[in-house]
Amino acid sequence: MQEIQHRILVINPGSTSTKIGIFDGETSIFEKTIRHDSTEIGSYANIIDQYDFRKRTILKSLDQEGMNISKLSAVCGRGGLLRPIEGGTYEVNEQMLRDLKKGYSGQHASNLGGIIAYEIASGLNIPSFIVDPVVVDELDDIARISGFSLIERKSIFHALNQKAVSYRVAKEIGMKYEESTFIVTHMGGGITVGVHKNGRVIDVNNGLHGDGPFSPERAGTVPAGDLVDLCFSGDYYREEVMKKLVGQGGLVGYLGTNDAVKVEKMIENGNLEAKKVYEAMAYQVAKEIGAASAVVFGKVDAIILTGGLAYGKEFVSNITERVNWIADVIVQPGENELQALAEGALRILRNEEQVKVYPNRKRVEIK
Ligand SMILES: Nc1ncnc2c1ncn2[C@@H]1O[C@H](COP(=O)(O)OP(=O)(O)O)[C@@H](O)[C@H]1O
Ligand SMILES: CCCC(=O)OP(=O)(O)O
Repeated sequence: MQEIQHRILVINPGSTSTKIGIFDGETSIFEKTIRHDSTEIGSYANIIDQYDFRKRTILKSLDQEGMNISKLSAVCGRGGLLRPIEGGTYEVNEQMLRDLKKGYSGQHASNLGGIIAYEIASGLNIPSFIVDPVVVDELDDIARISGFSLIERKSIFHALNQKAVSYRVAKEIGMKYEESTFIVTHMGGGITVGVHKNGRVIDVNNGLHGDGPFSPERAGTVPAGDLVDLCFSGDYYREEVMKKLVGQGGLVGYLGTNDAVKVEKMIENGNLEAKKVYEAMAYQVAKEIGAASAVVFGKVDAIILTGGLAYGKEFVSNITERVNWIADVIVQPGENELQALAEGALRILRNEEQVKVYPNRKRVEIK
């Protein structure tokens, strides 16, 4: 019997870009990255306010490329800041839409993935899904302890790409993901460093809310006492401080751009401040990888560098020379998220996997 060829539209809203693709089965027939500069994105008060702009941009791009979406089998979006859940493919439902609109665990562009997928899919009477959203939570209990009893550490990271790249690398080096230990560093608009042990992400910095290295648009960990003083100085509203941490932090705060390619041009043109800040970002990433290696007693099969910033040769070499004593560094620039979204939807459409129903709050216990 001939297998049905499913056509899937995939949508990945990131903090600095919107990536879209159309897949026939596993085969990509169209992919596009639409970059958004920080002034364009920064003009919206909330993520949900970007809904019209991002959806219009997606539909316009598809139209310009002559992509007919009337014959789709499903639409799959990158999932956002929902309640903490286990990994997998979830059908978008009412509860999920409410949580995405509200930003149950915070505000991030990926909240729009499920919402836009649902809107496009419901117009075509087909299902919409999300896969491995940024709230996938497999943390060891010890990693949840922050040191401040009122605040628990949370798992918010590039789950989709970290997992997809880990499977790919494991295969390439002749190991099984479920039997390997990787430190995976995704470096996009946000930066997350995950400790993957036997197929679970047992520790990772919260890439959104002030934890870990600074990034193109985020502050990462900042001195807590000074931050409290700033919050109570009377000089800033809550939203202003949040924006300075997420969206207008990191490279944007120091250099006015979230675009590392522009920063590299500034450095080429002799801008010493840009050089110092860019090197400091690499320094902080390396430091986080060092800390992550201590979680697994230094027994690491490979360190993986991925995401858009991994295209930056000098940046990657600054990190590598500080951490390659821990394990081999494998560089996988860009991300595999569009493919991973398509494959997540295909497994459901082909009945190879059971679709998950949100909310499914089971935490994965690690023995
Ligand atoms: N060739 C490159 N060299 C250096 N940095 C790059 C390159 N391509 C993209 N980047 C940077 O990667 C970052 C975006 O990474 P990406 O993974 O696409 O992020 P997101 O998905 O969060 O939008 C931006 O700062 C961008 O300038
Ligand atoms: C919220 C964690 C994931 C993240 O930071 O994604 P982007 O780099 O796409 O903003």
